[in-house]
Amino acid sequence: MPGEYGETSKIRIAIVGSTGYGGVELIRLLQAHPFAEITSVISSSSAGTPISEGFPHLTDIIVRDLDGVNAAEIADKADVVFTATPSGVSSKLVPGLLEAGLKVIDLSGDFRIKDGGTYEKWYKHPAPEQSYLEKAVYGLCEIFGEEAKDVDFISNPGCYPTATLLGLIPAISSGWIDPKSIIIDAKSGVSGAGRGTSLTSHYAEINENFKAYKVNKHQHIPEIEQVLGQVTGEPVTVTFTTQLVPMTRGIMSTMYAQMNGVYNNEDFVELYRQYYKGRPFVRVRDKGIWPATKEVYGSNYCDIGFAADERTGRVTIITVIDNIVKGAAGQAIQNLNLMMGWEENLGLGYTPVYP
Ligand SMILES: NC(=O)C1=CN([C@@H]2O[C@H](COP(=O)(O)OP(=O)(O)OC[C@H]3O[C@@H](n4cnc5c(N)ncnc54)[C@H](OP(=O)(O)O)[C@@H]3O)[C@@H](O)[C@H]2O)C=CC1
Ligand SMILES: CC(=O)N[C@@H](CCC(=O)OP(=O)(O)O)C(=O)O
Repeated sequence: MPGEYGETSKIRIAIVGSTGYGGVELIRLLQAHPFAEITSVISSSSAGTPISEGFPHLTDIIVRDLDGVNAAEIADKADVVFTATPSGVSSKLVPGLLEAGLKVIDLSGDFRIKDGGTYEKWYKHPAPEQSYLEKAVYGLCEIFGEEAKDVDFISNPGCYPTATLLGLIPAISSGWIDPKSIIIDAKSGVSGAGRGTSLTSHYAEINENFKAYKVNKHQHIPEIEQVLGQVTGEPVTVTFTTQLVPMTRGIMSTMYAQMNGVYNNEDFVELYRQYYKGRPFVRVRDKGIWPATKEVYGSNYCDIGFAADERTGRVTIITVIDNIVKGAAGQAIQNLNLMMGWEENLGLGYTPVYP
């Protein structure tokens, strides 16, 4: 049921940053949403043309010019706006959109870190005003879904933090692993870097190559540490290595931690299945079966597998997501569903594309 908006009327959606990978994926997924209708796509680069001109697989809705519309004009045609814009851009756009009465779901990193000083240290540009940082609900749906209900502003989690936190939180909050011992080894497909071309995402640089980047310097470190600190009630630091894989989509996060007791693979499977019971997008693998990125490709799933090692006393937790779906647009729509009081899987029931 569409809730307060009635049974037949659809929620009107605007998308800013509509020609980037996140924006395009929002359009694709929302076209199949039963209670949402895209009424406005807004771009700083492709105004006046149908979106189908650049993306023939999508709608022929005409793109509006970001510079030519103010927040009130966006609000005339929409109830909810997704800002799929880079960090540093969202921080400037979002306050006006909220003041115009829109509900906002922001895909950037701008509103995830609650401490402005920490944000500036890692993102290297000015933080949004503190009141907006406080207002933003961190939309990691399986963990904080209850907090997303009926709010006006959701900050969608980062792609690496989504894969990593969904893998760590059940074990850490049950006290099964030592929070001081966590090492995260994460790999991403190239679309994680966005659609803009750069030397590092150039075909010849990526193809048949595998490289680490931003080791211990990645802007997702404070986001992961902030949430783990919330869960444990004490500061947590992590070792975090990010790597670029020559594939288009997908993240695999491999996490290593010291176990606080003797647990085997069956114990972990049971713990995680209980923890995520009733959550449609987390799938816990049977013991000894580890997930692969192709098994979630194009879908909103996060798949999890384990290897508890009695010999070393450590557990290896492996998660996979599609970075543009569960890591961005799909989770943003899951947050829309929670915000509106709908079933969280509405419009997101895609089975992964394979091979
Ligand atoms: N790609 C991914 O896997 C993930 C991305 N994110 C985050 O989501 C957001 C969007 O990412 P993604 O779509 O990949 O990025 P892209 O670089 O593909 O697209 C971003 C879009 O933002 C718009 N834009 C760029 N600069 C400006 C500007 N100065 N003013 C206004 N609009 C601008 C452009 O769209 P237009 O020309 O239409 O205005 C651009 O296409 C980013 O904040 C990113 O960090 C989060 C999780 C995962
Ligand atoms: C492969 C790749 O380059 N990925 C990007 C993800 C960026 C991102 O999603 O940025 P925010 O979540 O901070 O907005 C990176 O590692 O910086």
